[in-house]
Amino acid sequence: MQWENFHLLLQESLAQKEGSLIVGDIKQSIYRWRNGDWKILAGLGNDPSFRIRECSLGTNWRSEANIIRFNNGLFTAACQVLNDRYEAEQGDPCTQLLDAYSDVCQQTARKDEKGYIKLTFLPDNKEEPYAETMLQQLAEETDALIRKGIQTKDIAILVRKNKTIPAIADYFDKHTPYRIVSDEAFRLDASLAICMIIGGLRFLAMPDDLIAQARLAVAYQNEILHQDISLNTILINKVSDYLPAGFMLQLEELKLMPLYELMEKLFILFSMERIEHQDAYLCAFYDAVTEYQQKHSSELTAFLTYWDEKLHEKTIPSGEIEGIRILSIHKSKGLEYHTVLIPFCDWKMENETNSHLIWCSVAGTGKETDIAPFNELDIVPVNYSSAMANSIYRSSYLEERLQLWVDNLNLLYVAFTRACKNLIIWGKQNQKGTVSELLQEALLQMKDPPMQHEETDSEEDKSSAPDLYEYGTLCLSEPSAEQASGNRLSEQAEGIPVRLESTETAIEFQQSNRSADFIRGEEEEEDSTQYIRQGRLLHQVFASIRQESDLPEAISRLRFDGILESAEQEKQITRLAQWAMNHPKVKDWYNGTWELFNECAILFTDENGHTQTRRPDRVMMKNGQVIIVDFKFGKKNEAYNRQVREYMNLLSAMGYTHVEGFLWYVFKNELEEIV
Ligand SMILES: Nc1ncnc2c1ncn2[C@@H]1O[C@H](COP(=O)(O)OP(=O)(O)OP(=O)(O)O)[C@@H](O)[C@H]1O
Repeated sequence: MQWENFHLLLQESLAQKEGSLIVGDIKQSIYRWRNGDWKILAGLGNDPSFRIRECSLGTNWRSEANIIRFNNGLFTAACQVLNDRYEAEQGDPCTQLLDAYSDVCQQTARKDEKGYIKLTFLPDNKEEPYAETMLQQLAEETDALIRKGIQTKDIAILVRKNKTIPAIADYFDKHTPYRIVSDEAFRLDASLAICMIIGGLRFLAMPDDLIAQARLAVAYQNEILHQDISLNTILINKVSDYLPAGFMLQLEELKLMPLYELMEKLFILFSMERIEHQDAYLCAFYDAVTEYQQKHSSELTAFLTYWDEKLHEKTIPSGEIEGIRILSIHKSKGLEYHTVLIPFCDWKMENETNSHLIWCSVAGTGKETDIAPFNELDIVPVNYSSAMANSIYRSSYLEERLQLWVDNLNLLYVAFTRACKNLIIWGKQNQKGTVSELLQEALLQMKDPPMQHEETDSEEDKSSAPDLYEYGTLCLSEPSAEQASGNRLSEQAEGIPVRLESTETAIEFQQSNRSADFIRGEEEEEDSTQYIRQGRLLHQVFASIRQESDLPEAISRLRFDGILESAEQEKQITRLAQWAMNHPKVKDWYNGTWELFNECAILFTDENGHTQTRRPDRVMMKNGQVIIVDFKFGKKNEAYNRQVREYMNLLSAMGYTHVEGFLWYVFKNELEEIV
């Protein structure tokens, strides 16, 4: 369907007289299991709606001449082997395959004949169990390569299945000093610090889960305090005795913290900075937590579910980590490595899984198989097996088999063309129906390059294919550009390890001053909260404006500060304010002719010698006359009169002679002059 959509776009582009460039390589089509279909690219030339000019890039700039020559020879021969099998069975050559690999031979851009290839086919018997020998040889070969002068970062191990990676990584861990680096191996749940943070969260979210708590305590005791205390000991005693005291004392506060800050706090409380090599994991983890928080709340159980279901298996980019890379052939597509090692190059050409269903149909084909009762069903799922060859679905079987052959030949092609300098492969001896067998047969048929192989001694061995092939000489790692030239401009960028640190910062709720003042409110005793809210809002408005024309700005500031809740409220407050300012005296105060001391504090010392502050709502001055106004939004109260009287006395004491005081009961729009 994707192609159908794309097809239309291409047609449209051609109709507009625009050229289009399609790039692809049929030989590298390895995603049929994800519905990739190489036949689309192969059939482009026959599509009447396009005017296609095909162009093959014949020069390989990646690999050394020996590797190119080897791959040219090997894949031409492998193609021939498969074609021979096909032809022997069906009488005709397999044009699909031959066409797909018609451009397999590439030219080299280099003059010197460099590059190294080695293929080994290992036995599988009691004395030399295949998997064990494979791991041993892989480790020995790697060790030899490094000793000879190939850097670990130049080596990549390619595998057919991701599930092989842990076994190889484990073997290297136990038997070699070298580190295996793989995206698959670097999951977040491989990090002790992250697992402990999650353990801490579980403790807070599920206080009854004793086992989880004990696990956290074991990790803390063993990995951070380096105390040899077992899970049993902790479970028999009190778990809390084995956890940091700071953590146990602050459980209640911790439960209230936002997720991110809580994690950082746990990191500090458990002294996790003492665990090494956690930084790359922690950075990726904290990033993922930040992303999570953008869409979700800080609620702990929901986050723990997200961790258990998804986040724990997220991998960190291993690019920055020094070591021998290991990755699947599928992931290696498009990449290149100095030295490529391919162990377990023995996967089946067909029947890789036992439940390989293919959907077959004979109905409506018009062929001789289009017969009852088989054509009564539109489509039938059939388990792929060679038995299908003798059934009504023979043609579906043959088609699928060819596809499987092409898939596996393509996988080999992708893997073998990743190598720049050295290519080292291990397969299984005499293993029918596998790519090992295909390789052995192709090597025997290969005319060029002349592969050196081990001569076999015993009579029995002479009848079978050689087990070791070699060609060319090993290429060593090149000195880095910096050493080679001393030119600063050609220096390779170098990664600098960054250590992640958590510093404790007090969590603050930042509120605008005006919003805080507003929430603090007046000591009104009104029973209607709505009434109080409007009163406070109006108080803010009148206290902040100098003249009537400032009103729109004051309202918009309230909106900006988050004080106004809705457009409706905004309208209401504006209307109320305009109405209140319509009082003739008030109109005069807000006409802009008065000098204003808005909410200025008056400082004075009381009879006990203590400094006191008073803050009238509005103090205005004009021509030596001073007017004090306090806005009130509740019922009349004698106390208010005393309050304004006090302000007036204070101002008189400051030397003002004409001082007037007013209480403005806004909701009644009534002014009370204080005498
Ligand atoms: N014209 C050129 N001169 C020098 N080096 C080149 C040139 N073209 C490509 N290279 C180098 O050759 C290598 C392979 O190139 P690139 O990855 O583009 O090939 P590709 O066709 O995509 O390979 P594949 O499909 O097999 O992954 C790269 O290291 C690239 O820098």
